[in-house]
Amino acid sequence: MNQLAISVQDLNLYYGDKQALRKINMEIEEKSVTALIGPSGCGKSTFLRTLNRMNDLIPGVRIDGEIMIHNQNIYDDEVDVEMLRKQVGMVFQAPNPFPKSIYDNVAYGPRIHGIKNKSRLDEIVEKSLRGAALWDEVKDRLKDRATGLSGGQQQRLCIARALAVEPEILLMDEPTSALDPISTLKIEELVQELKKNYTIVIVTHNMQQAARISDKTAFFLNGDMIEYDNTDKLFSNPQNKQTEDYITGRFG
Ligand SMILES: Nc1ncnc2c1ncn2[C@@H]1O[C@H](COP(=O)(O)OP(=O)(O)OP(=O)(O)O)[C@@H](O)[C@H]1O
Repeated sequence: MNQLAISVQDLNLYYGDKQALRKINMEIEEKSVTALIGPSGCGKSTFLRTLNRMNDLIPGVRIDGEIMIHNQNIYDDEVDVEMLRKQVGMVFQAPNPFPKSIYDNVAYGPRIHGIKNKSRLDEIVEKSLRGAALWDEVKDRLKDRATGLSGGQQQRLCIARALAVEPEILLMDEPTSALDPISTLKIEELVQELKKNYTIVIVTHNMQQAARISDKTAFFLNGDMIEYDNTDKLFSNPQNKQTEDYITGRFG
């Protein structure tokens, strides 16, 4: 078994009075892909956002339990949330490049973290774009506006932007739901490539996608994590009736 990247213990989350996650326990290995599946509103995105404290930004959210990353509970008071988000990067559903050049999108994070040297930034931009399988398509137009790229290219640019600050963990919230099938396939191939170096947690509505790209899958329902297992096993031989009903299309 690989080292653990993330260990979640008895995690509860409330939006005001409403409990959205109930006693979640989950261990995620380094350099693996974990898919979060379940019907709309079951808490997948909420859970994903707990892993880099993105829910902190939402008023009225209350969280208890622990999420350990490198032997540190990320909810401890002394945790530097900016550093946490550098370590645990995020890619969103709709590609959201900044209205800046391709180069400046990727250099944005490193610049914020104090890197000013032009040749160092050039190196990071190239490495990140290569890492996101986009370099060959954009190397001759790095000064062009990012918003001129296709949707699939924009999403790979957002992945490059996340890679540029050298995270260990990448969170992806339905990263292909706004993309056409070919762009989707490229991102799926990219995820397979990225897991050699990163731990990836991905929310997907698409069960075939979860089956294709993940090592482990967690099935959520109404704020509970119903089943969490090797992807092959969860899809071929689910232990829970609700998981079975969901993956066979009986609800959701
Ligand atoms: N900012 C918020 N304030 C209050 N309630 C929220 C907020 N965000 C989500 N919720 C509620 O928490 C529950 C879980 O939502 P969440 O978005 O995590 O589900 P999901 O499984 O990701 O759904 P989807 O697949 O539709 O994105 C839902 O009942 C939702 O209405």
